[in-house]
Amino acid sequence: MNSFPIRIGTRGSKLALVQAHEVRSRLMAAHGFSESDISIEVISTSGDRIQDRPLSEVGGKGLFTREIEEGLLEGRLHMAVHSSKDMATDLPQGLYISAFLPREDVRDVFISRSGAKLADLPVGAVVGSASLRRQALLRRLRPDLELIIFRGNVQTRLSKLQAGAADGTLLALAGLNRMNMADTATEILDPISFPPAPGQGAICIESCLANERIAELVAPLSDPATSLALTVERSFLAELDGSCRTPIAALATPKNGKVQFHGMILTPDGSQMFEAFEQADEGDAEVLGRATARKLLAQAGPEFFESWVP
Ligand SMILES: NCc1[nH]cc(CCC(=O)O)c1CC(=O)O
Repeated sequence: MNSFPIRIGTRGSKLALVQAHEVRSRLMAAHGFSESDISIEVISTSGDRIQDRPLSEVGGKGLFTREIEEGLLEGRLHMAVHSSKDMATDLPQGLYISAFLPREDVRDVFISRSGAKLADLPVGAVVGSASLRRQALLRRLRPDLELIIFRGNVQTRLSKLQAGAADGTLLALAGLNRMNMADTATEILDPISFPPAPGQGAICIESCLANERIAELVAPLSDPATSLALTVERSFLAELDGSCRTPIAALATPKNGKVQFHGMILTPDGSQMFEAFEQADEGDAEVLGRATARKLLAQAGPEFFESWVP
């Protein structure tokens, strides 16, 4: 049987590679595989190639996964390693998330060239981010700042910052931790006033529903608390029909058989924000996400999304 090596598909950024190597290490530890049993295949995606426009204009999250998912469906890849926050809620037919790894730090960090914290940046300073969520949250905290689009992988964004394209930027602490670059951060942002994207900090493995062998191999890597949190956050996102046009923040925290949830939606300019803090039994994770979404939609009213969709 042509079952080795197991082929893991990943994007080629440094963060993506670190994550794929983490999955390989965990598979080796769980099953006694050697390095040569698992190959890491770098796949270039449309999302990686289009750098100059906001994601919302070019087709959203699916762009970073399309070519990798084709590889899974065609059997060239056995599993794909992703950042959960980059994953759409509806996956192509035949694919599913077979494991969520233990979650890293969920928080965002602010990084400034001068070392000034967000609150201490001079009036009118320039901050680069491509994330609508980060832009909207920033506008609430610092309406005076000038926001510019900062795309590309973590290294690209940090070099743009160093080159003076902006005075500051925002990144996920999880990615910096994984690359041993946490000392780059100027300030860790409070997750109540600056909540993360749904799925932030959680690596996931995507594979074919039909491939039971892969399901068995990845099962020991799955972290129940992370899966629970991600069920809430992703059902919240799905109910909101979240695209990259909608600033959405979500953080679920499992605790003693319950799960606490903070969900938020904003207008891109940050002028309107609706949030809820809810709790449910862990068996009701999916309902919690969906019910919180409907509650916020009801508060926001029917024009909330329509009013600013181009
Ligand atoms: N969109 C890029 C992306 N996808 C996941 C992470 C961080 C790692 C994670 O959330 O697990 C990042 C970079 C960033 O936002 O700083």
